[in-house]
Amino acid sequence: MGFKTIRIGTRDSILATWQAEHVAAGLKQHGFKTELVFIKTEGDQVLDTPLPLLGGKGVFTKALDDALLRDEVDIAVHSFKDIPTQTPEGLAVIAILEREDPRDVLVARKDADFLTDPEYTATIATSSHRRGGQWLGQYPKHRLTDIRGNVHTRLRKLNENNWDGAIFAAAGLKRVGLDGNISAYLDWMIPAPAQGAVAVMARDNRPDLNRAIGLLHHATTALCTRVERRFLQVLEGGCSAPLGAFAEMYGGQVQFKAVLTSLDGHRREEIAMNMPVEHAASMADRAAEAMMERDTVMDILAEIRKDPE
Ligand SMILES: NCc1[nH]cc(CCC(=O)O)c1CC(=O)O
Repeated sequence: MGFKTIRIGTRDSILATWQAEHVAAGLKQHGFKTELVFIKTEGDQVLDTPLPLLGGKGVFTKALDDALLRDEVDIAVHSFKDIPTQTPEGLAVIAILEREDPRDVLVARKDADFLTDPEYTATIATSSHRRGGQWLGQYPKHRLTDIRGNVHTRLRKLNENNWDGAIFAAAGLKRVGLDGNISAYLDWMIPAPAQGAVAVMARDNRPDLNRAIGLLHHATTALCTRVERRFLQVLEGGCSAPLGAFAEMYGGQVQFKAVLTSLDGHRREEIAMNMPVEHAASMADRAAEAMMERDTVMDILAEIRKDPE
């Protein structure tokens, strides 16, 4: 197809590198040559600030967006959940790869008995408002503490500090072979929109690339993550909102569920909706509108906007 080497932009964390190499391996199977170009983002460089305070949107993607726009790379590989719902001018998501396990998991430093002891005040490390809000809803006596950094850094910090556990994405641990650390799968916790999926971005004027990269596209993952991200966008969540959204395909139906909590976990609003796959396009809007009809939802959203900390 007359391609030169496809330059793949990626962050340099072990997880990001795994994801970029995964894309490279897929392209190689179709006869393409690739090279990885490592780029540091604000999210990698500033490690002492909780993510929600780093300006939130795009901290892991902006430097890669700029590299695409300057034509220093042909594509950029991201965890889809790190990509803001508003795509920058001139760029497009051109493929979404098959989703890995979407669940959140607990890595406990000691044995995880404390989960069943209602009197024990555990300290759980997470900087995610979504994880924190849902966790405190389930375990109101626990305390949260901030933790930042890539998967390896966070596991190290958990071991160095006197915390009881930390919450991770199963997908991140599985991809880098660290899933042996998992103490519990949090089936009750609703994941971040697009958690576990990898997305490829490119400039939007590269139809040649669209065809090549499109070979890696996974239609069901794309459909489900579109519903989740649209829901996030309508609720104007941004990546730091205490909002979970998850869709899966089951027997021709899209099964969707979402949750919004207050930061302290005291208030929690859930929605669940099933629709035939033909109607998936309108599903997120309907679910979001139904949520916004509830006073509690509007109260929680107002509180978050006023006080993003
Ligand atoms: N917030 C950073 C981030 N972005 C994507 C993943 C995990 C992989 C994925 O969700 O695809 C992680 C780490 C985590 O949440 O533990």
